[in-house]
Amino acid sequence: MSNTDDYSKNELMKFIDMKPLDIEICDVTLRDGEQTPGVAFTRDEKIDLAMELDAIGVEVIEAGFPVVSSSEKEIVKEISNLGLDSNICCLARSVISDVDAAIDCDVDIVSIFIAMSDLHLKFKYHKSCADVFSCAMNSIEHAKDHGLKVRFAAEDGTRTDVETLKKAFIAAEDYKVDYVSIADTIGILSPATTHYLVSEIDKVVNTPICIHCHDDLGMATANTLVAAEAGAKQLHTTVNGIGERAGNASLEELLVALRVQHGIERYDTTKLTGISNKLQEYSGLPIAVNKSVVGKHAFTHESGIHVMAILEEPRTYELFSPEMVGGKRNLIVGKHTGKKALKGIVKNLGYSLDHDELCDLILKVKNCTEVKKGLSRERLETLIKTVQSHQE
Ligand SMILES: CC(=O)SCCNC(=O)CCNC(=O)[C@H](O)C(C)(C)COP(=O)(O)OP(=O)(O)OC[C@H]1O[C@@H](n2cnc3c(N)ncnc32)[C@H](O)[C@@H]1OP(=O)(O)O
Ligand SMILES: O=C(O)CCC(=O)C(=O)O
Repeated sequence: MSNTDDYSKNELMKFIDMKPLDIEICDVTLRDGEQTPGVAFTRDEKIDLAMELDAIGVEVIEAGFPVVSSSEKEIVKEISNLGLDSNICCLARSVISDVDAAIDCDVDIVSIFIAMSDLHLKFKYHKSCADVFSCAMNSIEHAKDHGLKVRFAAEDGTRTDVETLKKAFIAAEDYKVDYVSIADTIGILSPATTHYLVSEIDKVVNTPICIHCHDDLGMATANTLVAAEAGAKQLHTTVNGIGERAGNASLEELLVALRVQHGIERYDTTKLTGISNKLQEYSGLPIAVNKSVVGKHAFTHESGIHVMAILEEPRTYELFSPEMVGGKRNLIVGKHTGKKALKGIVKNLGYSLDHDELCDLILKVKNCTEVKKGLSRERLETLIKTVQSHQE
């Protein structure tokens, strides 16, 4: 675990009137994450990711959608029986046979979903809202009769009439559902509308609320955090934010945001870079260098003014330390390097240059990085030796 000096807390939070968050994470990498076009994890990869998520301290792992295939069903069952601390969940349509598959898998929680938006009723189910709702309630009743915890998930919930959504969740409470889920299936929410919707649902239900955000507008993590601030309990994430289309709220971003904004330190964030690397390998999907938290550039610095300050105190230009997320700092030399930064970097490499040598070196660095991208450590060392021999 990292220590608490590893990051700057957002001190502005003290001006915001808010109760401490009561949240849990449900990571859906193995289900919605695997719905990323072209992605299919092997059994070993799924088990490894489940164990990593458990080690991070994620409370719920959505292990899959058993009716997708017989091997999917076997893997969900195997994950359920690994003896992890995390509760294991799986997805089911509002269909009795899907719930039976979940029961066979020994999961703790089944997420039974149905869409009640006009678009989905008209163009997907060709049924009335009352009809699909009754399928959902039958399935919920069946799951509860078999001792499962149930999440009732409103697919396309953010394009569903708010009064319909409220009524459905209130009615579901009569069936003793354990969670109600607002799914932003097509990623239409903004922080303001997330706050509104979660608050409205929170006014009428006593059941814990889940939020499942997609990233079509690049706001999935922000919306998930706002949902928690508005009263949502279960926050859905995926590693590296993978998932349908633009993906889901990212686990690494959310866990670090919960720490920086709300002081929630119980998750082992030091494992985030490791799980991100594994996910890239298993999914075949490399992340962008500037990806928050786990991207190659998350702790890479070139600008002279930044590097000179970082050499003295990294928190000047880093919100949190690389160690906190299992990453590494990288100070590079390039077009934007200044003398103070260069002096520090050269010293870190074990060389000592006098003032003239340093001035000579900075000129050479600027000359050869004007149109090139950065300078390798080997090339820098060659230049250092050149300026040293010139001075001799
Ligand atoms: C927002 C989400 O992420 S939803 C989850 C999306 N994930 C997936 O689709 C996982 C991959 N899917 C699959 O492997 C397959 O589509 C399966 C196994 C789920 C179903 O396969 P099939 O039996 O061949 O059905 P098919 O895909 O053709 O059609 C889906 C059927 O499920 C119905 N359905 C869809 N969602 C629901 C629901 N929540 N509750 C009840 N029925 C539903 C559809 O209306 C359709 O019914 P129909 O056959 O009567 O028209
Ligand atoms: O709300 C949920 O638990 C899942 C729904 C989902 O995957 C979606 O609508 O994108």
